[in-house]
Amino acid sequence: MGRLVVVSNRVPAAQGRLQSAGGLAVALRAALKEGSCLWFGWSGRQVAGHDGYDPEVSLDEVGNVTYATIDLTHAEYDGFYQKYSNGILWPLCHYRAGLMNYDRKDQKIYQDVNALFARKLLPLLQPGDRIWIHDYHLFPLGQALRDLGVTAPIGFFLHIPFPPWSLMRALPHADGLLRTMQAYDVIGVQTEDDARNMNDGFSIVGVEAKARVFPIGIDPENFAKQAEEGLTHPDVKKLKESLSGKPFIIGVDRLDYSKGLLARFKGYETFLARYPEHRGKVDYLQVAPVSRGNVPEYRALRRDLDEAAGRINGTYGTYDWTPIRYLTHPVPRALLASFYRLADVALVTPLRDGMNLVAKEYVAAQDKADPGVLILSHFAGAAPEMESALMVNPHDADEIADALHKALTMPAGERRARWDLLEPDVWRVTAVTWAYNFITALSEARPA
Ligand SMILES: O=P(O)(O)OC[C@H]1O[C@H](O[C@H]2O[C@H](CO)[C@@H](O)[C@H](O)[C@H]2O)[C@H](O)[C@@H](O)[C@@H]1O
Ligand SMILES: O=c1ccn([C@@H]2O[C@H](COP(=O)(O)OP(=O)(O)O)[C@@H](O)[C@H]2O)c(=O)[nH]1
Repeated sequence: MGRLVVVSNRVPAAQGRLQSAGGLAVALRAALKEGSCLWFGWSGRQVAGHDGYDPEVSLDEVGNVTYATIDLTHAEYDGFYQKYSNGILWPLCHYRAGLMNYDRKDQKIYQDVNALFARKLLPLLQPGDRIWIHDYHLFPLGQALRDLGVTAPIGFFLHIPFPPWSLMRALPHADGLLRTMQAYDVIGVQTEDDARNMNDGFSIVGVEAKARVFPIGIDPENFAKQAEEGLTHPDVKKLKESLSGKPFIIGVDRLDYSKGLLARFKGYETFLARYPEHRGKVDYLQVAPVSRGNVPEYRALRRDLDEAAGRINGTYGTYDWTPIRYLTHPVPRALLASFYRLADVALVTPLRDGMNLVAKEYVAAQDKADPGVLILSHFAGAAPEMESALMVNPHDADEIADALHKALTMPAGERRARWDLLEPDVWRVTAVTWAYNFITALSEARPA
């Protein structure tokens, strides 16, 4: 069997290659445990660059994976990553066309960086390789590789939602972008809705391609083990002591407007206002590491969240109780696993999300004799698989408030019954089955 060549913008940072770096890297790392793999992408570094600058590929071998990364210049990082990928494609794919800041010159940089990825990857390819490209940063990479004569099987997986064509066409040259996707032998998305939207787009534009559903998962066995074993870690013990036996609510999300954090804070504020019996008797930890902090919408969101957390803590806090513990720095995933296990309730309320691995991690981390309650948005990609959670519309603060009250007062029998229905899918659809199903489809579509 030849190598698997994975290409994604985000590759785990060198010092954290055995650790996490957001959902895409977390799932891929769990999936790439066997066989020989090359993982190509951005190093996470920006350099000054100059006319004719050509980045070196740096190689690093860890276990069965060779990481091959390139630096981007400040201008490439700005135009390709911040502006076009995260200032245009991200909001549009999360149904927020109003947040899109389109500028034709960023589209050119996006195309150029995709062409650069293709040029830098080409000499690393070997006969028998199968290439698997990931996410919206790299929609046209398959076509760029074909233009250089690559005949290997190439698959593409989109980790974020794909909107209806009526929305997608707000992107200038969206039809051209879809046309480049004919280069792929297999196209994967997270949910049936995403596949329907993308396939409608293909047929309207007249593109011969078809998206299929491959929902992503986690490594539940390892995660459950980490959650249990970590309970003796000094930081986990400290957290537990600080709760003094109070019920504990947790939220874990990159600081991103798609995650619905502001609406969630409003829901929690409404909960404290409408259910005063819980004031001072519950703890809520929101982990919200800063993400894409130089994109203006993300900066504005941070200001709004700081203000909302300050307002809620100022209004409802007492000298011995803080309503929201709010962190904007990351917590290592191994610690998070045990934090989830301590939590009686998880709030996962995105306005729109590709999958949301946190929802699956929370279920995997629970003690099956005494599981906590997952409150989940209808608009997470995980929702169709996890409807036994307490489902909410995140736009309705009262619905979040009612769900919190219900979760905190739910009898143990109902908690167990709901968890018993959630758990099998988290174990069945894992990072490994996701990768296996996709790679099998790719090998069948075009044998290497
Ligand atoms: O690389 P960043 O800009 O720091 O962002 C982190 C990742 O965010 C997005 O993750 C998505 O992938 C998850 C796994 O499939 C999925 O559960 C989640 O819903 C998505 O938002 C993004 O798609 C990745 O490319 C980023 O690396
Ligand atoms: O402080 C943090 C916050 C998040 N995560 C991990 O980052 C991933 C986030 O993936 P998800 O699919 O929920 O969302 P994304 O950030 O990819 O949009 C999950 O594995 C989290 O456990 C982490 O390790 N530390």
